[in-house]
Amino acid sequence: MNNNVRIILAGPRGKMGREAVDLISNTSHFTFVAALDHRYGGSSLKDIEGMPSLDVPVYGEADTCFSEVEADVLIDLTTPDVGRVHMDKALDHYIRPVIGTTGFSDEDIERIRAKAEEKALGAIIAPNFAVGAILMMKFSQMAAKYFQDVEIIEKHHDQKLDAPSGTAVKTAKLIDEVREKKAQGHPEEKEELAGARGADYEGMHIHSMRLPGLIAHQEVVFGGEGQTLTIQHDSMNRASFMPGVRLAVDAVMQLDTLVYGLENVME
Ligand SMILES: NC(=O)C1=CN([C@@H]2O[C@H](COP(=O)(O)OP(=O)(O)OC[C@H]3O[C@@H](n4cnc5c(N)ncnc54)[C@H](OP(=O)(O)O)[C@@H]3O)[C@@H](O)[C@H]2O)C=CC1
Ligand SMILES: O=C(O)C1=N[C@H](C(=O)O)C[C@H](O)C1
Repeated sequence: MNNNVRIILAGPRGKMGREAVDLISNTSHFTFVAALDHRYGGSSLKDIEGMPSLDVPVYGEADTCFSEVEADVLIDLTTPDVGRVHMDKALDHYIRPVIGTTGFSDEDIERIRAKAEEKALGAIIAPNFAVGAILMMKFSQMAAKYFQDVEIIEKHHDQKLDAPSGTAVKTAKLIDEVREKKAQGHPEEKEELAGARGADYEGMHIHSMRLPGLIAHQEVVFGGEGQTLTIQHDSMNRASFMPGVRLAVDAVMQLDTLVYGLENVME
């Protein structure tokens, strides 16, 4: 493990960003070298309302930040459009991206994989940092060997931009690696209201619920003759993601390619 990891955080005022500010500033081998925030460039973190009293420079523009600040890792907790640009630019400046932001396409992921390999630099895209959520995905992949029929129901707060969630997409991909292909439901089923059967990923259906009061929840429901199996994970707060962020930062320092999914670096 590196004994001093210099970190830039993008999105410090966000719901996840605030937790990450606490994590970085309270982890002895992390040094908080800069924050990236499009609204507060040129200020210091301590001058932003609601932020802790930390004298950390805030940059409004990624290229300036990445070229002026000596950093090992970028943690990005922003939006899909912004995270997509940040992860590319970070690698251009030889800064390892740890991307918690979700909503990327397969093309985005492959582009970052190619760039990380070209630079021989670590990168992590982690759709979910919660250890319990990683286990939910792994258990679902195990169950999919025995059950072909599965539907994913993900439930999130109503401020979420992307649907389905990054976790639901990753779960479907892990299941797809082992599940015998099947188009589920009745072959002649018809949606009387568009979207009634949810999104279709390789014949599996994904349903996205958005409600105030929720944080981050997912059920993976398998069905077989005379039985169902439900694997469920709930994040009750955003602190639940922080041990995974810490693990990802330490892991990315040892990598020379992209890892998509924290399950690939968990012991
Ligand atoms: N991997 C995981 O385990 C988890 C991932 N997530 C993902 O993390 C991301 C953030 O989630 P959450 O914290 O809930 O969202 P929030 O909307 O609370 O936070 C996003 C923050 O990004 C800021 N932002 C927007 N554009 C920029 C920019 N150009 N530079 C810097 N900051 C910018 C926003 O500022 P402003 O509002 O002023 O524009 C806002 O403060 C989402 O993609 C979400 O899906 C969430 C939870 C767990
Ligand atoms: O936006 C969120 O809140 C979350 N996003 C991630 C996702 O899209 O899977 C992780 C977690 O579910 C919370």
